[in-house]
Amino acid sequence: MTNNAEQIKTIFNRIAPVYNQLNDWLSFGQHRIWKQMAVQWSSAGPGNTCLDLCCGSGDLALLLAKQAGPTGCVFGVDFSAEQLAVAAKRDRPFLTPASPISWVEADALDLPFADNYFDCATMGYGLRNVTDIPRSLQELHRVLKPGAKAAILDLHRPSNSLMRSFQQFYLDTLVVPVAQQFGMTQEYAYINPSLEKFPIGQQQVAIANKAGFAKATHYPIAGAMMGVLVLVKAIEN
Ligand SMILES: C/C(=C\Cc1cc(O)c2ccccc2c1O)CCC[C@H](C)CCC[C@H](C)CCCC(C)C
Ligand SMILES: C[S@@+](CC[C@H](N)C(=O)[O-])C[C@H]1O[C@@H](n2cnc3c(N)ncnc32)[C@H](O)[C@@H]1O
Repeated sequence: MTNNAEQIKTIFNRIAPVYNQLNDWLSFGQHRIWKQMAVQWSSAGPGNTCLDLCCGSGDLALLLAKQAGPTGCVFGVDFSAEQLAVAAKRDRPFLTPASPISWVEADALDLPFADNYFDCATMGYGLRNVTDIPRSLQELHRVLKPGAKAAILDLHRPSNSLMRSFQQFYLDTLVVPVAQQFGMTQEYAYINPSLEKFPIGQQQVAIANKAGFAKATHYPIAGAMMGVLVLVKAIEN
């Protein structure tokens, strides 16, 4: 693992105890809607074997488990042991039939799964944080079954200058100062530079096509401050 990957792992291990609370506060609960949209775009359905890459504290994996139902199964993968510990402790409603979830500590760049294993996948706010985006998409492509879909949700720099300014203002005057109250200034200040170097939607599409996906479409959401990259693996290799 590179030094950079170790630094990113350290950030997410450190913020694990406050991560869920800050996501709710800093997005006014909106991140739940964006995650629900990603699950819909992944086409997860009953009985599916689902993958949530860079699962963190497990929001998307839990949503996938509801969609896949008791006959499905979900694997949540992350390299942060602290995030996975939060995920594993989360309450699961008794009355909603859902899939079992396996929490797997692993690197998204070197997945411990066989080729053509998953019916669908999600990745929430993970792609911007991996140190090698082309490789992570190649690994994702490898483990998906032919015809399977993946939905990749992430923050995004809007091209519209007004929205760009709003996003910058929001990060500088709300996100970082609130995180500062939790002693997490540096960790949340990292979001801005990570956004700066993140490929824009059409560049993500080009990388995904090169990684082997038959179809790749990028949908801007939340005024293009977020985006969902929807990928389909070809039915025949
Ligand atoms: C759930 C969200 C982000 C997850 C997230 C991703 C990262 O890469 C991090 C890196 C380092 C520390 C923390 C994170 C992290 O939590 C999205 C919501 C939280 C955002 C911090 C809020 C950003 C909101 C948009 C810029 C503007 C939304 C405006 C709307 C009116 C709510
Ligand atoms: C911003 S969090 C997102 C968590 C969760 N998906 C969500 O939407 O709330 C990004 C996660 O990606 C994980 N991550 C980053 N690079 C990774 C890699 N190479 N392999 C596995 N996990 C990685 C981090 O540990 C962190 O938990």
